[in-house]
Amino acid sequence: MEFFNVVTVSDARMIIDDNFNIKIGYEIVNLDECTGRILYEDVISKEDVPAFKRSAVDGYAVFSKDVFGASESIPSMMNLKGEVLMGQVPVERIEFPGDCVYVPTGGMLPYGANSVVMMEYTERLDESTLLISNPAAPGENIIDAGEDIKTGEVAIKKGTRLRPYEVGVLSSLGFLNIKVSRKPKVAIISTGDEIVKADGIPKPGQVRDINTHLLYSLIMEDSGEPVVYGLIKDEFSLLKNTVEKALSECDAVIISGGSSVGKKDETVNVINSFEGPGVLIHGISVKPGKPTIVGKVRDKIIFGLPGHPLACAVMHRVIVSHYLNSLTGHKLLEYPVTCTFNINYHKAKGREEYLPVMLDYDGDKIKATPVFGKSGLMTGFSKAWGYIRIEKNQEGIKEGQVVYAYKF
Ligand SMILES: Nc1nc2c(c(=O)[nH]1)N[C@H]1C(S)=C(S)[C@@H](COP(=O)(O)OP(=O)(O)OC[C@H]3O[C@@H](n4cnc5c(N)ncnc54)[C@H](O)[C@@H]3O)O[C@H]1N2
Ligand code: MOO
Repeated sequence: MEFFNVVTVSDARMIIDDNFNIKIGYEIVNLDECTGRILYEDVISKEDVPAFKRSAVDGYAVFSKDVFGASESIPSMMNLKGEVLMGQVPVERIEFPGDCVYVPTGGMLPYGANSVVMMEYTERLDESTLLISNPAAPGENIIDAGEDIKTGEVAIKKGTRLRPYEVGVLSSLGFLNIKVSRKPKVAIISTGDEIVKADGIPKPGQVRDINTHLLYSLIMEDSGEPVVYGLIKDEFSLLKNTVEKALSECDAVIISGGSSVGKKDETVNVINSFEGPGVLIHGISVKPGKPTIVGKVRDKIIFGLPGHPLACAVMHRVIVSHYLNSLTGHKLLEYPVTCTFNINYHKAKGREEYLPVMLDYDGDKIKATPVFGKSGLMTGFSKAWGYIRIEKNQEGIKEGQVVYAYKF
């Protein structure tokens, strides 16, 4: 008996893309607050970085021809004209054959110099005489103006999730107020008569609430703002009132639990009780997470995720994150690790599977071993490095087969 009219993961994503076309807008945040946020527009440099030609080492600025062929046995004898001071335009110039000027790391290159010889290859004879025992090719030990970023260059692309390294680039360009996508507000509603708060003591038959906290962190990872609506009993009117409130306050709503077809599974009924198209998807051909629901009420999206924590987490990644990324414009870049599968694994045809794996070195190769556990069990997940995706019609994986592991 088949309860759901299942669609594939890619169909589900297409249905979401076709039915929702809401952009989240932007806000300006201070540079020190923007880590993890999604850049709303390209950052274009208004200047060259660095702005001036500077030395990459502590040493002596020279005209390279003057030290051509210099060696320990036949050093070049140079005329030391003075020194460059940090943060100042050099007073001395390289004008005559054999001129050199001391320049510290990061100091501006004096006029006429085209390379810098490191301190280690020099010997000071007196106030104005220096021996250089190593040649320096033109451009050696010099950082050119604009070598890092040129005026007009796109320094960071829109849709980038900002990391500390992008923050460094933004500060080098003098941008202190950053235009980032607004954080989508995502409601978390946990359902289930048997669920007690995570700090509660479960009685026989009860379980602690995992999904509220799991979803909270997943939404944070998606640069969203989680809003918790608490634990709701499996009762139509309670759930409907909570969804009503969440719809008026948030950009998207997640209901955890009650996605299946049990007597107390009210999610579908509640979604269909509002005006609007209601349930768009009930059932995705994926393991774990098959009973997943996607609905539309008043132009807003409602997800009904399976109560099993593993299924809830996987479907958040596969479906909810897809939507949140399109809201924020986040261009997700994933670089899977190529591994060798460690066992023979059988899978039934018809459902795409997301299989949690541990990774380990096997000589110079990386082997992937599945972390088995029913989707109601959580710890397997935390032991996994990531997951591999097994295609819908694939019947399994053979030991030694190459697979691609994606990080959780
Ligand atoms: N007759 C069928 N039964 C089920 C099917 C099916 O196709 N036909 N699918 C199974 C699959 S697959 C999944 S996944 C689950 C999904 O069930 P629900 O979304 O309705 O979830 P619940 O029944 O409410 O809960 C399932 C399980 O998870 C525990 N749970 C729920 N919420 C939390 C929470 N916040 N923290 C921790 N644990 C939670 C709950 O206690 C249950 O043990 O349906 C199968 N059944
Ligand atoms: O989709 Mo269920 O999560 O396979 O257990």
